[in-house]
Formats: sequence, structure tokens, C-alpha cells
Amino acid sequence: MKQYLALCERIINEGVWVENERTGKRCLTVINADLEYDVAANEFPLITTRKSFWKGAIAELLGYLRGYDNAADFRKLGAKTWDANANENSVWLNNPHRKGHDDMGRVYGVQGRAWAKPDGGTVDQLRKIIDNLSKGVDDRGEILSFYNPGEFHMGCLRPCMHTHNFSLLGDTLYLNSFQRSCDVPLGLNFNQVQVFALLAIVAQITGHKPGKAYHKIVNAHIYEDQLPLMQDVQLKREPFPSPKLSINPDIKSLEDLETWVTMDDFEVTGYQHHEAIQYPFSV
Ligand SMILES: Nc1nc(=O)c2c([nH]1)NC[C@@H]1CN(c3ccc(C(=O)N[C@@H](CCC(=O)O)C(=O)O)cc3)CN21
Ligand SMILES: O=c1ccn([C@H]2C[C@H](O)[C@@H](COP(=O)(O)O)O2)c(=O)[nH]1
Repeated sequence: MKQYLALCERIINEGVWVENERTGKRCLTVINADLEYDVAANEFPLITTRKSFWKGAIAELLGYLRGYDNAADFRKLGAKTWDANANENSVWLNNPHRKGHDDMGRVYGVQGRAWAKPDGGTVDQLRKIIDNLSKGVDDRGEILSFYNPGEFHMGCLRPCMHTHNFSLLGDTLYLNSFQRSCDVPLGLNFNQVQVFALLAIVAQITGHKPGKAYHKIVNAHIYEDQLPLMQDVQLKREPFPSPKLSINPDIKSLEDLETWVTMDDFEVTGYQHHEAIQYPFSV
């Protein structure tokens, strides 16, 4: 929690105002932030200075791992987070590749599970990673990448957290996650949970101990209409200790994640938090 608050303070103290054409809003921005999560110690990085709806974050992650391309499928899992980008941005609404209401196009998990090959067929990046790690193999290229510039025109948004690189040292699994753009009040609240949960879940289904997860953010920003709530409300509050995440131990494979897992298979204990804050969302 300390590193999150330190990043917010840094944006306020050192940030530079940048105009953003896509949203039409200005953002107070810093470049480069390195966050670290101790998954081995189960220090779940849930924001405590406001109520965080962590189930939405894990639901969104599960949707990516399943390769979903439709906001309705995310909603069924418990994440409403893609409704606006799929249905309210005029550039995407007028895109000829959009396949109707709730379609997100070829984003995130579609690339992770079905990256189109120029010579036909698709690559399932996640399947390969899980198969290798389960055999104890780290080929120094255990990379799940959602970033496919050749298909940006076929999706509603370029991926923000775009690459997850797994590594094995003995029987301990590590994760480095890379994010090009981060809405610190709203997005990071979810992204911290996702990086942590991704390492915990993949360690569990491949039979390894989780180690640390390292989260690199390039452009970290606060939108102009979020700034007063961050500065005058959230940053005035004292954080509470980290809660713990538990995952149903019956989840043992990628197939389990694809077929029967729901948000009931995840539980957070010891979550003390301040009141919710409703930050404005920019589409
Ligand atoms: N401007 C912007 N910021 C983002 O963080 C973001 C995007 N766009 N577009 C794509 C995804 C969608 N994400 C989202 C979307 C909405 C919330 C949100 O409204 N969160 C609420 C609670 C939502 C709930 O009830 O589950 C929050 O208070 O954190 C969070 C992340 C993250 N991403
Ligand atoms: O997981 C996510 C997804 C999105 N965001 C934020 C970061 C930006 O504020 C917008 C995306 O806008 P771009 O113009 O494509 O950078 O969404 C996030 O923080 N986390």
C-alpha cells in the first residue's frame, strides 16, 4: 500500500500535465514506476484507503486467461469494466471490424490465446507457458504478450498491461508484468490485484511456489477530474495492513480455469478499508 501512496504523491508533486487526445482530458503524468508484490508472503496489494472491488479485478483477469472478446462474457464473470470501452467510444462504434453490441475486438486474451499467424492458424501463448512450467521448464521466453500492433485497428483499446513474463528459479515462480499506460486511481487499483493473482494462480496450477511479482509501469497518470478526490480525500486517509488472498486448492489446471472457476473460488480475509470513492472514468 505504501508504494501505491508514494506513486500517487509523486504524481502530485512531480507530475507534468499532458493533453490526451483519445479522451479529451488532461492527465498529470510521471514516467516510470516499479512496484513489487510479495506473493510468497501473501501480502495481497489491495488498496485500503478506499473500498476496492477486487472481485471485478480477478474476474477481468480470468476473462483474459479464457481469451474472451466480449463485454457480456466479462459481465457474467462479474466484471463490468469493459462495457464502456466496448459500447461508448465513438471511434470504436464506427469501426467496421466491430461485430456488434459488447464486442471488444481482438484485444488482450484474444491475442494471448489465439494470436493469428501470417501463415495460417493461431498461437496459444498461455497453453505453451503452462505446459512448459508444469514440466519445470523455463526457456527464458515464457512470455504472454497481448501487444499486437498488426491488429490494433481490430480492437477497442490497445492493451495497457501488455506483457507478462514468467521465470522459474528452482521450484519458485516469478513474474514480471509490463504496463504502458496506467490510470492510477482506477486502473492500478485493479492491475495490482491482477499481477499478484496471476502469479499466485499460475504457480498453483503448475505446481510451484510463488515468489515475487514485479510490475513495471511506463506512463502513470491521474486524470484532471480525478485529482481533487485523490488529493483531498484518498491521500488524507491512513492505510490499513494488507489482507490475504486465498484460492480454491481444487483449481489445478488451465482447463479448470477455463471451465468451472468462478469468483466464489477466491476469498479475501482481513480486509480493513476506508469508504468507497467513486472516481470519474474516461472512455
Ligand atoms: N480510463 C480508463 N481507465 C482504466 O483503468 C481502464 C480503461 N480506461 N479502459 C479499460 C480498462 C477497464 N478498467 C476499469 C474500468 C472500470 C473500473 C471501475 O469503475 N472501477 C470501480 C469499481 C467497479 C466495480 O464496481 O466493480 C472502482 O471504484 O474501482 C476499473 C477499471 C481498467 N481500464
Ligand atoms: O488495465 C488497464 C487498462 C487501462 N488502463 C487505463 C490507462 C489509460 O488511462 C486508459 C487507456 O488509454 P490509452 O489512451 O490507450 O493509454 O486506460 C489501466 O490503467 N489499466
